[in-house]
Amino acid sequence: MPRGRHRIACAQMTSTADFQHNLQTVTELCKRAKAEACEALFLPEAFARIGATDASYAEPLDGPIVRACCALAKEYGLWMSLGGYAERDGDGRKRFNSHVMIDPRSGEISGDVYRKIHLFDTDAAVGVDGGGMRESDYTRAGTTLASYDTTFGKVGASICYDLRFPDVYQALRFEHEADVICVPSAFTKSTGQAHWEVLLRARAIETQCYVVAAAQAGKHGETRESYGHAMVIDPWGRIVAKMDDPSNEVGIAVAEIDLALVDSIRTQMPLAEHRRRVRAEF
Ligand SMILES: O=C(O)CNC(=O)[C@H](CS)NC(=O)CCC(=O)C(=O)O
Repeated sequence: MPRGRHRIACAQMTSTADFQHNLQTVTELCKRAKAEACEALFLPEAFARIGATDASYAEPLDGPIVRACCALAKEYGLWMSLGGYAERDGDGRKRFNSHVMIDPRSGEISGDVYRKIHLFDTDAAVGVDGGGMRESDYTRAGTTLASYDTTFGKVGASICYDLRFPDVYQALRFEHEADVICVPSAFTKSTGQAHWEVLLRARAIETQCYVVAAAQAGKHGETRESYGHAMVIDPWGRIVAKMDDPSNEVGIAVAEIDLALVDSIRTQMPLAEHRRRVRAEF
């Protein structure tokens, strides 16, 4: 695999409950990514549908959402990171929040599905209405990490609230040997303002990976608003692409993934060699 430069597109969109409407947006973003000569398009969490707090719109991996995206990946020649969609669980009572990577060469799912491990349960006043959120009421937590061999390096998966748990990123870097980590999100406006950029940059710096953070932005309906600010960060912690303010714009932030930069930063500062397993002692 060439350790060179690769253009990728990081999406920002305002999904609704209507899959057909969201699919039109995704198609438009594919066109723009292709016009910008990108190899990949990263979509945010809940790109296909947002809003339900039950498992009603969950689908299996061979359902309409993933099938439509496989066709787009093939048509536009783009790796597609499906940031998170409601995947049907066995008995249909709960869903998984699942990340899927699609390989444009086959038009099929690449590698393992990543099912969001950390679920967003909080009483903090995060919604437009000041209500909390209880993702675990309708979502089953995943238990294993996943990473993907792509033409632009090894991509590790995480989703949204996972961003607050650095162990995920340490494992993706040091066990999965990721070069790029995606953090597709639907961050709330209030927590996003406080924490989004600093957490993303910290994860990039401490893993020496590119961090690609596709984001939901703006109002999804009466009660829900997302922070936006989709961005790509390089392994030195620099923001190399970002959606402009006002942050509720739909579009792509285009960045170059320079795998030679990943290698040189890791040579200059060899965290993999210096890392110690630290345990609290009492
Ligand atoms: O599944 C869907 O429909 C969309 N999913 C989400 O919006 C998820 C679970 S409610 N949101 C987050 O994880 C926000 C985390 C966050 O905002 C923080 O960590 O501060």
